[in-house]
Amino acid sequence: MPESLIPVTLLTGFLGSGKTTLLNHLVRQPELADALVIINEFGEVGLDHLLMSRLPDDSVVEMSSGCLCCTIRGDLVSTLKDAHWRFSRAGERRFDRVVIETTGLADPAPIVQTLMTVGVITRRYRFDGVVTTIDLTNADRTLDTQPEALKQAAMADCLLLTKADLAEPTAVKALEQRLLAINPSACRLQVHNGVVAPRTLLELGLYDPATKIPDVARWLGEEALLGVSGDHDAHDSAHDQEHGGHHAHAHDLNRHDDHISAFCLVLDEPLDESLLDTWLDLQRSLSGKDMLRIKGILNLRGRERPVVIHGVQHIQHPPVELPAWPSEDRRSKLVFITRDIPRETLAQSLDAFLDSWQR
Ligand SMILES: Nc1nc2c(ncn2[C@@H]2O[C@H](COP(=O)(O)OP(=O)(O)OP(=O)(O)O)[C@@H](O)[C@H]2O)c(=O)[nH]1
Repeated sequence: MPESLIPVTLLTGFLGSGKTTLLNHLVRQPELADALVIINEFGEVGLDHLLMSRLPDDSVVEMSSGCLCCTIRGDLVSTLKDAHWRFSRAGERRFDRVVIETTGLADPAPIVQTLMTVGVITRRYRFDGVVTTIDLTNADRTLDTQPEALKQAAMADCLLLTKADLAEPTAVKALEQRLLAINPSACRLQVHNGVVAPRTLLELGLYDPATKIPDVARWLGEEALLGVSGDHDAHDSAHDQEHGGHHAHAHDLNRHDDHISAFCLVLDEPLDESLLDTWLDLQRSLSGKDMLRIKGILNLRGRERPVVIHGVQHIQHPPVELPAWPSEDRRSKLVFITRDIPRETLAQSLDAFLDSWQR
């Protein structure tokens, strides 16, 4: 069962943004007492005594012969594969979750793709989420000039805003607005010297850790993307009546110049599975590199149960059928985080595609 797989958290954030400081705090917390920590490269701060004392074979692994997102992705696969026997005692695995800290310049996308699609990993692990640290003292400039930093922010499930103690309050406000525009559905909170309750950044995946049942609304970040205003719904319903059915209505919070859009397309009518697959394949092949994340819950024609999809750029995790609909709402919802692809483009393309094939 997916919920019994070992969760893997990806901790990313630009150079010096506070990743190791955060990790030093986290490993002291009971929730991470049995975590396997994989570090791409020791940074400026280095790991403090507590974390170091778990080295070398006690569940902190350093992978420093290259960058995880490019040259040593294969090493990550073998590290996770071997971890089962390497970190076990008397045949019992000794870790219950994994945290991977990337270097500051890493592109999270290929790492997430590896975690979602490589069979030896997906048999035992489940990608839980991307946590990104944002240095409030210089993130504005970093986001302007470093595409990796922008991508780290756009792909995050949770944004941790560090060094607020050193930043101007007005600059903090402005940055929070900017981050809200880049990635409205990620959770966002300020963290002082890495101090954060672990539960806010663990279990960001589909399954609620307490009930073990899927929490689709939280996972999709629906509230942030859909709770805009009643006006949209009125407009969309009228639009639907006029055009008869399945049209993708879209909600968009983004009006900014970061070239990143986050939006949700909602479709009222059950969808033809192969048509939707074809359309998604088409989008991935046309502009996969700019489809930073796709998440969705789908009502597919002929299926009683909802299907959940999750993709990063060109890669899609195999769809998962949920045991039941999470609520009375049976609409399909597709959440996109894109670069230079406005929602209108995808909404119109999907409408046109479905229209032309269903006529
Ligand atoms: N004042 C202040 N300093 C912080 C805070 N968080 C981290 N720092 C400091 O910021 C510096 C960089 O922190 P690191 O944890 O090394 O950042 P990193 O992201 O791991 O850095 P790299 O691995 O080099 O990319 C260190 O000097 C930390 O002590 C904070 O909330 N407030």
